[in-house]
Amino acid sequence: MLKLPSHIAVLTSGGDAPGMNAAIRAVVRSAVYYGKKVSGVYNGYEGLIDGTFEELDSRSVKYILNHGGTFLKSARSQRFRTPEGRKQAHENLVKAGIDALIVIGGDGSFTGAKIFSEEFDFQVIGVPGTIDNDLYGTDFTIGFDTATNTAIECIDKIRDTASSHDRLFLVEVMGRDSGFIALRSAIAAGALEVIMPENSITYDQLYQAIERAGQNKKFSNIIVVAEGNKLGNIFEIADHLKAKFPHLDIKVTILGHLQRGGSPTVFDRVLASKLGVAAVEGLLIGRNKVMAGVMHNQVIYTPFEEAITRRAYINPELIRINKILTI
Ligand SMILES: Nc1ncnc2c1ncn2[C@@H]1O[C@H](COP(=O)(O)OP(=O)(O)O)[C@@H](O)[C@H]1O
Ligand SMILES: O=P(O)(O)OC[C@H]1O[C@](O)(COP(=O)(O)O)[C@@H](O)[C@@H]1O
Ligand SMILES: [Mg+2]
Repeated sequence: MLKLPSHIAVLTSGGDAPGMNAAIRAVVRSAVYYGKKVSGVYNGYEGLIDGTFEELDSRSVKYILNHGGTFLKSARSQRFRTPEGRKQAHENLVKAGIDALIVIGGDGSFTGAKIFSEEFDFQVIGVPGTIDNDLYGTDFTIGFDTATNTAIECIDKIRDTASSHDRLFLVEVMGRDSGFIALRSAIAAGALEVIMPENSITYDQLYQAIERAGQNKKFSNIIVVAEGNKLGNIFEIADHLKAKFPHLDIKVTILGHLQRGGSPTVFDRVLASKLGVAAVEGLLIGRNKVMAGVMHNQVIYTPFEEAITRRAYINPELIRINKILTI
């Protein structure tokens, strides 16, 4: 006989992402709507181990929908990687009368959630919150749209100075293992090239692109570089290009953590609202060890195992479009 939860805990884990607050709000409000108790856990898995829980009601989450970051704070927890840390976390949850957990985070957080759920037969559902968009089982992760909009705002500004001085800018965007932010930003900013983990672009190809731009009288150029690309560090790439094209004025800008901040876009607020409700409703129909996601505008639940191990593929159509438009 399926035992449904009566007291749900929610936490945010891994890199923060704009829209996480909107997701927490949706979890809290829908739990209250369905007559369940709900607690917030501070500092991700660290807070599970330290027992920093606080019972929340629908008013506890007022005025947070439009704020970036996460009011529950986030952490990367080494202790949760150990059996002792997870045992302590489980004891604290049981002591507080909590019988289900919603984890808002990325692939690492869901790996931890899966292990924990299996070890203690504890009901857990995940909500994809990461700017990287690198999870299988959802077309978009919470925070990705805001991060790419922020990146674009910055690249547009860089374009102004690039065009005033006929410069070539290399702009590094986030994405430790994936190029979703890079490719989308490149298309939206009209970048000459994109260097990301998913394309094995060579220096020869880069040289050709720059030479072609010169022949086509394109004097200001942007190359978007994903942090986790395979060609190398952005400064090394710049050095190669400077050696090959000594007459070009080449500059480097690293956008960094500003991509993780700011008020979430409408898209992220709506996505977070949908997925927060879907996570609670999933728990109430007995779903476990799954991530709530949206594919083709439909809410779906994907086993953690698949969400973590299957790769979220970059749409090759976007790569093709970018090639055509940078002529
Ligand atoms: N193999 C694992 N076992 C237990 N916990 C893990 C494991 N992998 C990740 N975690 C937990 O999830 C946290 C967040 O993972 P991380 O990869 O940093 O971020 P994200 O969830 O955004 O991908 C880690 O700090 C750790 O506490
Ligand atoms: O904030 P930190 O710890 O420097 O982490 C930076 C990393 O976090 C991210 O922004 C998001 O990664 P996760 O969602 O996996 O945490 C990566 O793109 C970036 O490499
Ligand atoms: Mg991750």
